[in-house]
Amino acid sequence: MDPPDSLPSQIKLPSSLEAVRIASLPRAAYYIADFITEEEEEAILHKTWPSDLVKDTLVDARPLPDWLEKPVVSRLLSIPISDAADGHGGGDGDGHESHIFARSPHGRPNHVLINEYPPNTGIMPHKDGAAYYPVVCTVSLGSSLCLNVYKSKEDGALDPAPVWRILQEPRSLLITTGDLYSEYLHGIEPIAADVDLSEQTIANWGLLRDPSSFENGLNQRQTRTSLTYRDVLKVSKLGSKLGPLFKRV
Ligand SMILES: O=C(O)CCC(=O)C(=O)O
Ligand SMILES: [Fe+2]
Repeated sequence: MDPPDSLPSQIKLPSSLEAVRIASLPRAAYYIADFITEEEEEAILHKTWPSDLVKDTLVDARPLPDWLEKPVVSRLLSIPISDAADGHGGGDGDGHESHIFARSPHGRPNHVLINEYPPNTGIMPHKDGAAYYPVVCTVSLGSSLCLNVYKSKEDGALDPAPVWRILQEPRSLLITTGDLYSEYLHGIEPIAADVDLSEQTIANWGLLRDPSSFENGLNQRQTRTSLTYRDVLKVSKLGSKLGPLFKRV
């Protein structure tokens, strides 16, 4: 883990994840608007741009390459779940673990999925499935867009109207866990602009870096790249299973 003094001065991490919990969502989801700096964003995008090889790609090298490990993983693991964390290890069932991956099989994310979303590109509503420890950390780069959360109707069919929308700004970190991960589906609409954005319609409105930039309720999309960090038990078998699950729309 990086020493605390390695944090860039522009970055003010919350004292705990509880301080940035999206209160209107089922437990639990967290949103940190300023998780990486513009320089760090540039550096990561620079790594992904020149090579089509790393687009929409699962990176499961262990250890992760430096540009994916730093600063994201060390920064992520430096944030306790709650302010009550006492460092006595292991947790006591009240969420007092030292960090969000403290109980995962490897104690940290061990692979990263890189997805690129030009305007009009999305991902169909889906659940991420049982191959992963149920914590998903998504760093957004380049542009904002909405992640929609859906529920199944009683007959099992998808209710096409999202129950919630989470707006993800560039350089933000979104963490989803628990019921939100296991009971609901998530997806991104293949549209050119997110509309009707407001405090009433966006679950994490109060945690946004700059809600005023969406005050007309509009987010004209540009290309957004996401890095999705997870801990998967059997890394090597996953690649072949991803195809049908991750069809773009
Ligand atoms: O890019 C995103 O924010 C979501 C991607 C996603 O849902 C997934 O890879 O499972
Ligand atoms: Fe997903």
